[in-house]
Amino acid sequence: MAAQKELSGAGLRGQVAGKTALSTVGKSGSGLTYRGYDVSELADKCIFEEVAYLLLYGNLPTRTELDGYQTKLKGLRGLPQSLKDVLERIPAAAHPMDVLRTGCSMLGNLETEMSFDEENDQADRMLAAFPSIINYWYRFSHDNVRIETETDDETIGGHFLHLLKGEKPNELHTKVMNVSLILYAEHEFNASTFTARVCASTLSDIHSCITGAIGSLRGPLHGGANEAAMDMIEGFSSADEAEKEMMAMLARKDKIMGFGHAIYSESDPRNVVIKGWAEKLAADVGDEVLYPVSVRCEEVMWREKKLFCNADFFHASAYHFMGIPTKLFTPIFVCSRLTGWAAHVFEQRANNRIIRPSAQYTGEDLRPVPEMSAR
Ligand SMILES: CC(=O)SCCNC(=O)CCNC(=O)[C@H](O)C(C)(C)COP(=O)(O)OP(=O)(O)OC[C@H]1O[C@@H](n2cnc3c(N)ncnc32)[C@H](O)[C@@H]1OP(=O)(O)O
Ligand SMILES: O=C([O-])CC(=O)C(=O)O
Repeated sequence: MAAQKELSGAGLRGQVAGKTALSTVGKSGSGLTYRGYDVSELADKCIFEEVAYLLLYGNLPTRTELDGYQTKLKGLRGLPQSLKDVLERIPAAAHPMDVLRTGCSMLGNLETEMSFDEENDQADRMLAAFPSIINYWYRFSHDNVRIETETDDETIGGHFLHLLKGEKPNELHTKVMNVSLILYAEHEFNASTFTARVCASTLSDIHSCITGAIGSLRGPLHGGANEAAMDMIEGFSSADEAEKEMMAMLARKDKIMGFGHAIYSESDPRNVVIKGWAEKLAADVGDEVLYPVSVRCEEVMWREKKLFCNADFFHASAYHFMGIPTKLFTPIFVCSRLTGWAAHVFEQRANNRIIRPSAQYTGEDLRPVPEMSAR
């Protein structure tokens, strides 16, 4: 069993900031559970919609509940014209995370949450609409087409790839998207979820909570690491070159994206799962560079620094092998984590006290305001 990481110091590390029944992260050093189920088992046996239902409604769905839930989500994929109008005005050079942030906020203007009784319906609407929002903008701004966002794909993962590529994905890609969305769905009090909970604690609306969380996830120290990892590994033309460059980066004390974790001490349980699928996808596309490069990076980081791949590192090659443009990597994370964020918003609302910590003051002692002429 992995040793528990010593959690103290800056960044609120190790401080208990609230209660949750949604997940455990590194409870015994490693491991990740959603409502008591191990994430690896969920990724093996479930589709993402089952996990979304688990997080948002509290239990794994029965067959009837799952059928009903998929039908409901399928019916919510369309976008209002005024949202499409806004998306069409966002330039192609914009970062897709900014597009999603704006898309979520605009949806909040058009379909405002009027009462907390609507929270489940609002979360389901966003779950169904986010893949449509990001792909509508991407295809319009990059391919000059106005896509139809209402597909009959059974899963959100399949729907996402269908919109992006204009054709139904194959079985392997659909499975990997489901696995990926399950792995990314929930992770206790990470930065973006905490953002959502802080916002929820003021009794704000759900679109404000999710818009804020998207902004927090965007950074390269959090969700943005999958894109940063891709930018790095695609610059290496062989495993040996990767090793040489990584050693130079470590000597320069560069931060290497996709490695390390605030809570886990010696492995991230999501890595072994997505790495396995990245290997299968590499074989599927006949890759002989990117996957071996990624494996070498993992070996070097462990050998030199005892730093391990987090969930983001092998997501980079996996997504790349499925033909997903790098800048859409973190938005896919949003389409998944939305479930965790929303479930935390519900939880915060159900037992709320406004989140308002204190600061240690390090500024000047009390002093008089000098006259303008004396400053
Ligand atoms: C889905 C996710 O959000 S997973 C996280 C995605 N983020 C990344 O991959 C970004 C790269 N990783 C990091 O920046 C960090 O490991 C974080 C942000 C994830 C965690 O930060 P912390 O909790 O502060 O890390 P931790 O306390 O373990 O750091 C210990 C030491 O290892 C170093 N370290 C940690 N990660 C890395 C890394 N990826 N590359 C180089 N050095 C690292 C730290 O700089 C620190 O050294 P120092 O004490 O000399 O400053
Ligand atoms: O827990 C964290 O700090 C970051 C993380 O892995 C996640 O949000 O999935």
